[in-house]
Amino acid sequence: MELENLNKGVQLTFENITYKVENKKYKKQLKKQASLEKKNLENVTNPSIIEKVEKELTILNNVSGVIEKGELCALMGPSGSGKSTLLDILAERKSTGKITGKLLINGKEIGAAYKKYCSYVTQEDILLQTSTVYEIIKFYADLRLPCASEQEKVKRVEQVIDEVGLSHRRDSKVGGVLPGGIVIKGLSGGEKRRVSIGCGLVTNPSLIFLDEPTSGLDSVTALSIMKTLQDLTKNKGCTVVVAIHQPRSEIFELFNRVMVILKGKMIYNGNKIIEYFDQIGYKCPNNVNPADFSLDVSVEIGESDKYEEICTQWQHTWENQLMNEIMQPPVDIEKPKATPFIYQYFILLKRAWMDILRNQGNFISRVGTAILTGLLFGACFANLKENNKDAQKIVGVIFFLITGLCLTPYAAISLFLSQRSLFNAERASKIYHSFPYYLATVTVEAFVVFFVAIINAAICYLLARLRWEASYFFYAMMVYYFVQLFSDFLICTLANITGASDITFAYGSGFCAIFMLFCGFFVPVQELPSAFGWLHYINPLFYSFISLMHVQFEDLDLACVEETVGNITIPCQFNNGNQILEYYGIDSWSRDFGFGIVVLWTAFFFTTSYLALHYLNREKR
Ligand SMILES: Nc1ncnc2c1ncn2[C@@H]1O[C@H](COP(=O)(O)OP(=O)(O)OP(=O)(O)O)[C@@H](O)[C@H]1O
Repeated sequence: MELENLNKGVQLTFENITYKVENKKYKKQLKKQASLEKKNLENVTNPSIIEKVEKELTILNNVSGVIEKGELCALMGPSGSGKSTLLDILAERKSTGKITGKLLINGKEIGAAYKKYCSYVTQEDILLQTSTVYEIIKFYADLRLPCASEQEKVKRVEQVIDEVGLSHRRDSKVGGVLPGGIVIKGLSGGEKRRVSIGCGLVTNPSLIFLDEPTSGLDSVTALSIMKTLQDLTKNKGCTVVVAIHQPRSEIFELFNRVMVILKGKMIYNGNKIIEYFDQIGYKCPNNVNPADFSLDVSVEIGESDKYEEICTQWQHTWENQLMNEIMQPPVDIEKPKATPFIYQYFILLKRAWMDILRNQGNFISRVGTAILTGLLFGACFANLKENNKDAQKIVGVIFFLITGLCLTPYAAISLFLSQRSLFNAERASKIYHSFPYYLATVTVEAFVVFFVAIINAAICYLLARLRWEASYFFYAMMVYYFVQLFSDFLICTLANITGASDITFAYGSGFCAIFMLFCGFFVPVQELPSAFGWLHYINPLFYSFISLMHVQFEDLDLACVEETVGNITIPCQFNNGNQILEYYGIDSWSRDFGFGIVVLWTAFFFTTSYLALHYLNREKR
């Protein structure tokens, strides 16, 4: 089996890693200079304005080091020194900025095959709350082991659960507060950490990178997690690199190697840090935690004049001695295989179904509201007759139904947003592409929306006795479904762009108010003010209104019920449905055209929602 052969234990060398990012201040400075130029001010000619700010920020500067196979290595340094950045680069997760330098496995650059050897565990445990330990690790196995059989995957998952010490919690849900507000009792902080580590172990990697694996954990749990990592190095020959801030002495002793990074430069990489600091003039007092001492010394060096000198000295040591020691047998350089999109889609769909079935709060509240509002609308407009007297009420039913359906998707904002961090973390791990993920979530959402829209509209349609023929009923249901669907995709687009529920709500309600105002119900389209009247042409609700009005009134004979007020008899305003369509200025359109435009709007918002998810929604690192 490929899994068993993969982890042979490897040596990792990184040479002259430099990481630069665009300096936002520089752009601001450029703009400032341009505006000064426009104003023709004197100091335009003064280049110092622009020279003060560097074009790029150097986050890592010529960082080199080696980690031997089977070592547990601590990456230390004060806050902001560049630990997470280096770890991201070593795990090939950085997608922004300019990276130069080399990553070598057993002394050789192996290109795309590098990914096959390593895995990364994030600082936060971003896990699906409704899934069990087994399901989460199996999900990773399904997506990360394209060549393994089902039996092999199951076997590997069980092995991993055992390795991270979670056999007794195999079928426990992760737990937490779900978007609908339901609380599931689940795993402890330490157990969640172990699940995250387990996800990283599924491929049996040779190199494991962990960003602050003990942060937020009590000291006993932290030590136990670190011992699990140490077991991986001892029993399986994994090379484990851990960015860690201030470990307690028992944890510090577990490390075979320590790397210290300071202001983006390496100042030490080896297994005799206390001796090294002693050599350069910093003596460790007795009874002091060596980790605390190392960190304190690093901060002191960073603030002293000796910083550059110590960095240069370390660079020389590296170049003269350590580089020559690197030698290991070459490794397999076959590229990692990816799972096909369609397979990713089905795995993600299965998970999304399970999530919705286990978090029924949102689904039940949406369906419940649909039933209630359907009954209320139906009760208010019960048993309408096809006559001129009830015609206005029928138009009212159509308007209230489409606006009601347009507003229902607001209930899903928290659901859309709650899944973002999980999606971002999983996408950063490159276990799937955003498109199958999007299709899978949209499939489940379209199913929920179908229930909500049809239940709501059908109850109301039947109680109000709108046009009483099966073909009209089903056509109307189809339009109502698409009304809810386009609105759902619109809200999803806004949520993916803004990333915040309050802003999504603010923009969404603004759109909805405009849609309602310009849909042709309150003010017939021919009477809209000329300056804004064109808005109805780009209003999907207007086309829904047209289509449903045609379904209801086209070629419909209306009975004439004359009303009398005092002695005056009011003549019938409408004798047939076409006159109503004419009154609203929509007689020249057709139901199919209106519906066609609604479908196009749905497709448009479906696309914008995906593009926003793919391009605007990224892990901020
Ligand atoms: N894309 C970026 N744009 C601008 N600055 C960045 C970028 N990435 C990292 N930095 C800066 O580089 C420095 C190093 O960041 P990094 O997160 O690697 O530090 P760290 O040592 O992991 O810190 P901590 O221990 O607090 O997590 C920080 O000052 C950070 O603000």
